[in-house]
Amino acid sequence: MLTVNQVSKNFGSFCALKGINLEFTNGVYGLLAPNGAGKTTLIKMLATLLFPSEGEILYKGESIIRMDERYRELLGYLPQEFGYYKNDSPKKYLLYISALKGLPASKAKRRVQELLKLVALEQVMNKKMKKFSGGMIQRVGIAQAMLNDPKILILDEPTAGLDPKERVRFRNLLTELARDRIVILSTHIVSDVESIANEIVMIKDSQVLYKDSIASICKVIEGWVYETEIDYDAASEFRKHYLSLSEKQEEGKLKIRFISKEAANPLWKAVSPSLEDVFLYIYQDEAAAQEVRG
Ligand SMILES: Nc1ncnc2c1ncn2[C@@H]1O[C@H](COP(=O)(O)OP(=O)(O)OP(=O)(O)O)[C@@H](O)[C@H]1O
Repeated sequence: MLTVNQVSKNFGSFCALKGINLEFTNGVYGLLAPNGAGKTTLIKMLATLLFPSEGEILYKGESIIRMDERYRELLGYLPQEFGYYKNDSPKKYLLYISALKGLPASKAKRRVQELLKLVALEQVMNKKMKKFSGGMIQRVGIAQAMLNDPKILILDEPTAGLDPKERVRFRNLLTELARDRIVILSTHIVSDVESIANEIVMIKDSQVLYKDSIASICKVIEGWVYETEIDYDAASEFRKHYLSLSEKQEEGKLKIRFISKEAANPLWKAVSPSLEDVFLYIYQDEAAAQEVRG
């Protein structure tokens, strides 16, 4: 078990994270928050690339900083952007990283072959990576993070730049990997974690707002989400009263999904909340602030 115990991180006088408490066991965890909320800061602390200003992170009860090398042997990490030589093939690159990690040559060869199969890059293992799509590169990234068969796999915004098909393939791969390890991935894209995460961690105002299953998180706004059709002319007035979650043009009308805490109007249809709805509700102020900033 990986435990984050009362962790805070300050950059000078700026507090990026405050009093974070989390526990991770095997499974997929989605660290979900808008950009700038502190996901990367938390992930870098979990990867021992940054140190907490206060508190500690423990693996099976032992400080990961004190474990040092022993912890890094358990850890696989894919940073937001990982460095590779475009002219290398995935096989050459993975063998090179294996050597850096100190894997004996014969073991490295076997492991690289296994991983290329796992991430479905066997067919192109000797091709130069400069011809690869974003999804193929990310799979090389996962493979390098998996070289030491880590017990903890941490991925920072791993789906940036993937097309929808690549996202599906990626999600399936993570589910497979999480059967016997902790997989933590950060994202600001709800659909990346909606179908695979056992638990979602949401950060707001430098603190953990939720760490729960999707079903439980959705309960936060249960009974408040509706859909209805309105005239276009009425839309701006409507938005002043209710939080619009999504809007779609349908036969000359505007089909709007929204949140209302008031008694329901008979023309409204109550719908079950989705994680996306909760995300929009929780971070509505941030979205507005971002719009203002442009
Ligand atoms: N080295 C640093 N010095 C000062 N401030 C920092 C530093 N690193 C991060 N921050 C600030 O801490 C906050 C959290 O940053 P962080 O990168 O963790 O956010 P994030 O949620 O991962 O967003 P993104 O996905 O854009 O990286 C931001 O306000 C950022 O400006």
